[in-house]
Amino acid sequence: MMRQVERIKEFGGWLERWQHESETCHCTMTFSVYLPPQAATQKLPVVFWLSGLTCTDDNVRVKAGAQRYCAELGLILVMPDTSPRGGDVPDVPERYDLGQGAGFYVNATQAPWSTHYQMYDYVTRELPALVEASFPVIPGRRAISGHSMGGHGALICALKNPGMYASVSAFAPICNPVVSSWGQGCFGAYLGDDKNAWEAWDATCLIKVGAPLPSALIDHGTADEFLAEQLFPQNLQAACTARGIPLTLRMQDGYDHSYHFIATFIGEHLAFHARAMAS
Ligand SMILES: N[C@@H](CCC(=O)N[C@@H](CSC=O)C(=O)NCC(=O)O)C(=O)O
Repeated sequence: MMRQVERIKEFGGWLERWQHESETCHCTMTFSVYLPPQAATQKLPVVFWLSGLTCTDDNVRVKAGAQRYCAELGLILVMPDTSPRGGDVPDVPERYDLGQGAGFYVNATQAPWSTHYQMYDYVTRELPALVEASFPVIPGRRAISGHSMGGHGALICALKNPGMYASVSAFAPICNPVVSSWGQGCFGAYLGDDKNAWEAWDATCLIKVGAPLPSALIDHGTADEFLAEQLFPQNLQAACTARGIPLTLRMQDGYDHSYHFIATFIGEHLAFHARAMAS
């Protein structure tokens, strides 16, 4: 059963926030959805947005400026939280990059995380089914995008589910988490010490073993403070080149890691998805 907890009119459509008891994460989950004006009279394609470390569903909806473009393009935008939440959910309050706010879009296998931290199944199974049952979406017409940890999430969701998404895009994704300290910290905790098991959750590793990539657009900022230490776009590019997989990876001059960067290019990403889902 879903509960609507907020409804705000924006660009002729509605920005809504919903809560539900998640069978996958075993806690109350919150997500936001933007329904453009066209949703009042017709079914529409849907874009799933996965946010980064420290975010809730709120960051993208107040900072990215996506809703104006969704209203123009006739796209529904779904914005889940980045982790399970609540008093019963394990957390490391002194860490921003582990625990609540840092679900990393994997299915944890290790105690104490595995009961609730099933974000991959949540965003690829439970949430899409809920969205298709509850909102005027065209069944199966979906795309996925995200930022940083959420860019990694968008890439692995697309790579691990051939045919599920018409297109994937990402802003400053963590392209090779097994070699980044953010990825290593979360994968070690959630997935355990066997690094071979981590590779099933890493976009670059998945490309190397032949996972198919749908139409893909990636932007990184050249002034991103996390570029060298955490993101490794060159590894993803090299893996795609070795496999002959087309990838549009743009290095945007002077942009940082923030939502200012995302707001600058979100219109191009949404138009890219609208085109992919129209064909
Ligand atoms: N040093 C920061 C780190 C957190 C941060 O930069 N989070 C980014 C995503 S980074 C990768 O997933 C973010 O989106 N933050 C929220 C925002 O609204 O900008 C810290 O101290 O928190």
